[in-house]
Amino acid sequence: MEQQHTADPGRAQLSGPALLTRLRHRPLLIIRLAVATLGILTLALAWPDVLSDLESRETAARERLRTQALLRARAAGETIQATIERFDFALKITRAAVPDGLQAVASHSRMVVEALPPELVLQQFLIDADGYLVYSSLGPSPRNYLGDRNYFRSLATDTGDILQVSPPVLGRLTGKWSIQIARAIKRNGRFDGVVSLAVSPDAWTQQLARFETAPRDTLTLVDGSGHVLLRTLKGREHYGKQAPQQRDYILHPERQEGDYVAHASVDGVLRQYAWTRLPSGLVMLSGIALDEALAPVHEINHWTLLRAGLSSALFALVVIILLLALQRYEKAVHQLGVREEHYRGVLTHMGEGIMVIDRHGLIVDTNPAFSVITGIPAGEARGLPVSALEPADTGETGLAARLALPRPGHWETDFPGVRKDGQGYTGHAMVSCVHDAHGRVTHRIALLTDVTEQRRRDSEIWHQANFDLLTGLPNRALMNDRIESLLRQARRNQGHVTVMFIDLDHFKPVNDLYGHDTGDLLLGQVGQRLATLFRGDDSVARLGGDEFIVAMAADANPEADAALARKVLDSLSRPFTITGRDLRISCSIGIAHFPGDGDSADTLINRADQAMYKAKGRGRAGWST
Ligand SMILES: Nc1nc2c(ncn2[C@@H]2O[C@H](COP(=O)(O)OP(=O)(O)OP(=O)(O)O)[C@@H](O)[C@H]2O)c(=O)[nH]1
Repeated sequence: MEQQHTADPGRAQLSGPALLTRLRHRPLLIIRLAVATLGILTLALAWPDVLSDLESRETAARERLRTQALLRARAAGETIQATIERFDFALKITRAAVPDGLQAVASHSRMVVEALPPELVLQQFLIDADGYLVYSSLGPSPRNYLGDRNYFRSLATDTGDILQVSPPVLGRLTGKWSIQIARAIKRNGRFDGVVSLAVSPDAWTQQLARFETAPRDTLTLVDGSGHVLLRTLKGREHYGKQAPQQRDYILHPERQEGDYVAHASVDGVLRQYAWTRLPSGLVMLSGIALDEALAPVHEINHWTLLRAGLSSALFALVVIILLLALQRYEKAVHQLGVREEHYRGVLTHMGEGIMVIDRHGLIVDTNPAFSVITGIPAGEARGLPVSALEPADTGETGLAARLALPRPGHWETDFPGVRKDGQGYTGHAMVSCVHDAHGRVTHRIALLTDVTEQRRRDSEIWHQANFDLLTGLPNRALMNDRIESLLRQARRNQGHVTVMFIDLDHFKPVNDLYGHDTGDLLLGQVGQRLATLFRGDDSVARLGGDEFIVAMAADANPEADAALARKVLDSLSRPFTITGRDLRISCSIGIAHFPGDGDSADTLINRADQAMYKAKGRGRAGWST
């Protein structure tokens, strides 16, 4: 069953648009720009998220620290307040005994002091309205003047009944730091002295030590003006000192709690502070050193940043490698494009036509020279069978028939071509096979040339080399070939070959009497007459001058020789009409045979020549062997 095939359209076309040349310009540049832009955009979009994560992590941590500082301030404040209330209770007990005299005061004082933690309370004492010390739980003491103390002055001028807790002072006699917790004594509503407890700030600070804090966190008790009463970290260095900046708890006495972040003026440490105001009017400050507290968060952020940085660097590296690879690819495409242009130029401008044929014998691609040779435009050629290039009756000598044979490798042939306009030409095709990876022939490429003129010239040269111009008969060279061919055949068939050497008699006088042109015409007519005298298989040649040779496969016997000679003698003895004049001539014939007289063309011709001379010697117009 005849199968219908169509040419494969997927192949690159010899005459089609230059794909690589077009590819090497815009698209690759756009891809590179897109990759670079995408890379930058990705980083630009990712980094704000990373930074926002870092920030929100730190913000959350700071918020936790703020809450932690506030809770700690509240808890510490409650502890301190509870102790102050115990101190106040002790003061009130002792003060109640004042109207009963110093004996009663001493008795009450001993009782209440013993009830208080001994490490906390340094002494309980009484100051009279003039500011002189009148009683001390430590025992008899010199008449010491304490009326210049701030707490004394403050209580002396106060009309109410307030609990005075003063910042630590260094004792004049004891040389110890003490906090005075005092109340005024009133008699008939008038100021009548002060009852006070001297408390060790160092010991009191120990109450704060139980709140677990980091080494540089602080718990500080200040009065409403910011003077330091207690401090967990190097408290002694700060006793009585006032906060250098105006804090909220100083500026806004109506506020109960608050927080702020500040560098501590004393040690320069940045802390998250929270404060709470105690019922006694004191303020408990809790400070958390930010660098320590935020260290874990900073570490997490540091690693996050490092990871993001490394990822970005890796990503950038990949993008750069991709861009470099694209650049190299672009360069390669550019070079291929240049090469493509070069080869396309070669294919376009080469004189030989190119025809790519698929395995079904259909033309799938051609170059411009193909169209010049065949007259078939490239668009029409695609899909045509190769037989369309030849006349319909070409048969087995045609290119299509030869391509149909399974012939591997490289081969070439002439073929009879016909152009689109019907004009014939001689084509030459050099055919090569294209194989796939499995060695199967997928296509064949034929290089086509129009060899019409070349073959005509070859034929002319061959004719000139092998034929006699004057008579049109084969010359000696061709005759030699033909005799050799007859000899080969005779050797195969045990046959015979007869060679006749014919020389005109007295030809010279023809030239001399009638001229050389007449002699030429006579030689021409002799040749024609000899050519028609013999069969197509026999060969007649002119050796030169007035000498002719006839060679044929024939029996070697005297009767046959005589018959042949007679045929020639009779034929040439008839008059030749040349330029209106009848000329008569005779000839002498020498005959040689294969195998009897020789087994080569030269030997047989020489032997026939010798025989011809024998005939001349016998008086001419005869023959001899
Ligand atoms: N017109 C013409 N004459 C030629 C040509 N070639 C040779 N001849 C002449 O042919 C003659 C041949 O002479 P010969 O064969 O030697 O002598 P002949 O006169 O034929 O005498 P015999 O052969 O002895 O019978 C010479 O005079 C040549 O000059 C040719 O091409 N044209």
